[in-house]
Amino acid sequence: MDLEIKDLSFSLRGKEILQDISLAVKRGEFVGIIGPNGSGKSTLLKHVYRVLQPQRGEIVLLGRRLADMPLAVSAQQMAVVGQFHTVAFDFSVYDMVMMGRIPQQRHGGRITRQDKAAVERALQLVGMDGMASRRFQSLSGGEQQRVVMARALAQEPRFLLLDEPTNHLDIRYQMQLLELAAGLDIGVLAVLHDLNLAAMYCQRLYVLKGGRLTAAGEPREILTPELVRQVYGVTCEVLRGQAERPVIVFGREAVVI
Ligand SMILES: Nc1ncnc2c1ncn2[C@@H]1O[C@H](COP(=O)(O)OP(=O)(O)OP(=O)(O)O)[C@@H](O)[C@H]1O
Repeated sequence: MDLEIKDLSFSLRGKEILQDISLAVKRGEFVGIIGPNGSGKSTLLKHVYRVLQPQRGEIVLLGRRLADMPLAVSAQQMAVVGQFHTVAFDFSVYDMVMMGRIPQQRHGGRITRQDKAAVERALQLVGMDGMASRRFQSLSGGEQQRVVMARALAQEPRFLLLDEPTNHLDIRYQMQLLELAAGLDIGVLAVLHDLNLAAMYCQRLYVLKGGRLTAAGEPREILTPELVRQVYGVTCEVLRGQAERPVIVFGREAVVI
């Protein structure tokens, strides 16, 4: 198992934000977390990338309790692609992606041939190799997002966390990024808003509502009109697409008042 979250609970000022969450990602598996705004998805991921500490429960990454793992070790093993990319200095694209190598560097911070090869490969994978010398801040939102993905890939992590990674991307790059993530031979846990993309790429989904898990399983098993209505308060039809994957179709009258 690459990641196990066991009975995780977290509250802030008396408000329960996560309650008894248990979740697992197997080796090489692409697992999605879906749920409405404010349901606790980012708070859950923040526990995995160690911005927050569990108040109850525990997290095991690659066989080791996260709480016992030095930060330098988890930083080496896990990469994170978040929603917001504020950088204090206007680095070049190449330098931004090279930062992904920092956790792996052992030669007093000296850049090796291996580091350069990892950066070039990652830039190529996200289709940004032609823009390596551009300033990060001069890029469009979608280009920035692809650079941040390249930085995560350059890190050559053993586990990848994605928090709404397709936010700024057009449909081609949304699919390219998810295809890339799904094709990695490592565990990937992704928060996704687009239910159809989640159904297309994730092997399993966990559904959060009000800080609790309301469903978990393969997309074809759990993505039903009843679940979508209960969790999001909208009606839909669920058709079957390629390989029997569910395809969710909304109408304008979908919102349940
Ligand atoms: N620092 C904080 N102080 C108070 N409330 C917080 C804090 N952080 C998160 N919350 C609340 O916890 C709940 C879960 O937030 P979280 O960001 O995890 O939701 P989310 O499912 O990722 O939402 P979204 O889809 O809108 O990104 C929300 O109600 C949010 O307002």
